Amino acid sequence: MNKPEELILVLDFGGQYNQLIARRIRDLGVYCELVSYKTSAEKIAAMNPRGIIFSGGPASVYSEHAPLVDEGIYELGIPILGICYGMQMMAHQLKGRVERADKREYGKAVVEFAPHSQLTQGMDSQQQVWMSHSDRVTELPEGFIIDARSEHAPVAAMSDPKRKFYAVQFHPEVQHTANGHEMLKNFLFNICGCKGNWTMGTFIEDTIQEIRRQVGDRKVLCALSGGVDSSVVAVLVHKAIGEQLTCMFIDHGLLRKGEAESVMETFAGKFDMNVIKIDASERFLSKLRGVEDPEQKRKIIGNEFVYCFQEESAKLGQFDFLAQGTLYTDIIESGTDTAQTIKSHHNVGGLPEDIQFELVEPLKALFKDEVRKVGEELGLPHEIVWRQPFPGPGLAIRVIGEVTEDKLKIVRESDAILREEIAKAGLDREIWQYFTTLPNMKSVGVMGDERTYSYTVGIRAVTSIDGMTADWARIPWDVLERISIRIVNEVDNVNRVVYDITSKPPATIEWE
Ligand SMILES: Nc1ncnc2c1ncn2[C@@H]1O[C@H](COP(=O)(O)OP(=O)(O)OP(=O)(O)O)[C@@H](O)[C@H]1O
Ligand SMILES: O=c1[nH]c(=O)c2[nH+]cn([C@@H]3O[C@H](COP(=O)(O)O)[C@@H](O)[C@H]3O)c2[nH]1
Ligand SMILES: NC(=O)CC[C@H](N)C(=O)O
Ligand SMILES: [Mg+2]
Repeated sequence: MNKPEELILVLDFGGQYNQLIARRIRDLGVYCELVSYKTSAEKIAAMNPRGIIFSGGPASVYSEHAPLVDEGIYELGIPILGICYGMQMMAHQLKGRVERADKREYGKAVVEFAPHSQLTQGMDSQQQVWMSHSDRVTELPEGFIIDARSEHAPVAAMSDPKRKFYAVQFHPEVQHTANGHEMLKNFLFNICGCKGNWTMGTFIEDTIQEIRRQVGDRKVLCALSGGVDSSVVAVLVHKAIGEQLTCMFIDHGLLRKGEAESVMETFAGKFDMNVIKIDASERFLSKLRGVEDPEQKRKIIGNEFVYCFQEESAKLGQFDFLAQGTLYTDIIESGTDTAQTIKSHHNVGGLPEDIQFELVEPLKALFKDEVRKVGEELGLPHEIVWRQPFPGPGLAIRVIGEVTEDKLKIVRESDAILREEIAKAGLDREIWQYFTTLPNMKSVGVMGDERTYSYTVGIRAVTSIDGMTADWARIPWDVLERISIRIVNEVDNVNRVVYDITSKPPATIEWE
């Protein structure tokens, strides 16, 4: 982890909005990371945070396997803010009482704060907040006072100002809590005493220092895809250790049309870095032959990436480190102590157990839009910073089921047409990500008086900020029409085009 001047730690109990808490705090100028709720008091003390936040989560404190923190954390003398489950757990561990409420509170609620409440200093006593709970605190732990009440929660906020323990039943991190931002500000600046001078600029400086410390005089191989995440990592590592860095771009045969050429051209032309391209198509495609299960495909690809990096770098010398553009999103979706595995991202859940590299992942606490800010701050070219994301497993997760050369050709060609038309329509900056998929299905059509029985191509296009949630893009019908006509006319073996109109959640962006 980087060593920022001021750090706030969020202990993660699996709540849906946890990542937002960290975001909000970084937006307020204080570096913040999410860590597992299992992190020991000793380890937390060593990280020296200015404040700790216990997040929300789906569990009930009185259930058998309720996640609980190391009680030593209460003895560290560090201010704590408990949110929802975090508040209930605090009440439970400090010997108050939590019970199931007769009425669930879900959505907007009005809360009445007492004048002494420190989180709402400078605000009206009535506050509109956002609630999502069915348990509630019914007895305060010793030393605590009630800071707020709502219709269904006799303790909507509580505190023990002496020990600097604060807790709220509602969610200050979501937009629907009108003054949530101000409440977090009061916690950070008045209670934890933070100054708030963290910026993307200080992030860059801290990260460069940390990479130097981690790596010393040894060599780093950077997995470079040409996407914004790994490009930012490459530039950061290059700034930190210069010639000790070699970047490696793998053509695994699952890339988009023209991608290998354009990545090599960009990096050879614009940066003063050593970039090597490896052609590994045969090796990836043969490993994928006959494999249909999405998770298995992802794991095979993740493993193969690392084995390929190991073998190829060994030809160049001793590389102890692998730098990757891993983001927080990749980690949470791959599954954590509290979050379910949605899909194993190749660079996290897909890593082989016998990996020989130590990882360098300076962006692993950030979201895509934050990485773009870092990229702009570093002066990376616009076309890299704003390039649409492309997943490491590439077209393999867009061909549903078994991957074959013929099917890859269909997605590759149809994707090229889609990209061309989206650019022509001037929509490429508005739409966050857009691509085609090949569902494993054929249907009947009629072309030139002849019956056809061919593949269907799906178009997926979404708007998003960080890829955690997404909405389907409202592409004008005439643009969709042009895309559909061109795909059916120009791509062999396709007689139908459909448009995916599902948001995330409940769907995900990629189909596998
Ligand atoms: N073809 C590739 N060759 C080498 N490394 C790769 C390749 N594809 C992905 N990676 C590695 O896996 C990481 C995760 O991929 P991911 O697609 O999330 O990030 P990115 O490609 O850097 O950015 P973007 O999300 O904008 O595409 C990359 O940052 C990079 O380190
Ligand atoms: O490098 C990557 N390796 C992966 O294994 C992977 N899986 C999904 N993605 C990208 O992550 C974002 C969210 O995707 P999903 O909604 O499909 O989970 C989208 O931008 C996806 O393209 C990946 N990127
Ligand atoms: N959102 C939450 O943290 C919920 C906490 C707890 N499970 C409740 O229902 O009250
Ligand atoms: Mg990518």
